Amino acid sequence: MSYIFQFDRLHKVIEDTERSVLFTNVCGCMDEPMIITVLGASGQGKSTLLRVLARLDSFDEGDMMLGNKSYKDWSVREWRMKVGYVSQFPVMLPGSVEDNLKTVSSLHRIPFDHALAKKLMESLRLDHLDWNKKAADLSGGEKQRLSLIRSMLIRSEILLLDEITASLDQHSKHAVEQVLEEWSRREGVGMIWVTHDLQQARHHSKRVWFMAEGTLLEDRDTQAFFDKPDTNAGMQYLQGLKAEGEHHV
Ligand SMILES: Nc1ncnc2c1ncn2[C@@H]1O[C@H](COP(=O)(O)OP(=O)(O)OP(=O)(O)O)[C@@H](O)[C@H]1O
Repeated sequence: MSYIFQFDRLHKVIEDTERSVLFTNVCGCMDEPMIITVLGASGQGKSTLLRVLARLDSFDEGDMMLGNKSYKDWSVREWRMKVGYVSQFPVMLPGSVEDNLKTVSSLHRIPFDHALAKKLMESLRLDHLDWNKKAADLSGGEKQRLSLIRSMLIRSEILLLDEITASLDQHSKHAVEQVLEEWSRREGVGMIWVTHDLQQARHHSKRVWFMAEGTLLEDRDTQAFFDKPDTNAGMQYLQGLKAEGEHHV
């Protein structure tokens, strides 16, 4: 079977007070472009897994493959062209909004698509922004959406998204969800999306990867996971959120 993206038996040790295993035997694959959400309680290593997949963090064992070719056979630059990453904490590049939009294209030596940038700015409710404005002066939510657009302009095959709507108001959040769903469908981009927003996972992803007990414990069709998790940890996770009064479970 051929996969567009795959990782196998990833093992990650962290150095905190002592050397400890954050996750082990983490396997996942994407056979066609789709949105997959990564769920799990705080501290399970979801963000770390995304950083590993983006080659921004190291891992200790295992393999990752893009188009059936191991990460070892890709240069980091090539890998990052194909696998985009949007952090939970957006970092603005120096200069204006326009500089931020253009710099990533010039770094990756691809032409700047002005029409696409303008369209994405509109769709993500940033059309009011003056492109000459200093990026450092944007609000948190504006920075978050601008950093998403920067990554989309690279037109990577895979997008790794780390809680990118956590700081957004409802309207902007829905705009992001719609834009990403359409982008995935129209451009054939696979997305691995860490979220704590169960409604988002339920409505916008095809599969769920549930992390618990130091591994990727469930890899399920989204509806099936929400109907009935396969594991006690999955059930407890959903029940715990219900008990906390999450209306959207
Ligand atoms: N480089 C590192 N050195 C030490 N500890 C680390 C490192 N990277 C991650 N950790 C620890 O690993 C644990 C998992 O962190 P991570 O942010 O990946 O979890 P998460 O599942 O994304 O959590 P959340 O849902 O709260 O964002 C945390 O306890 C974190 O402090």
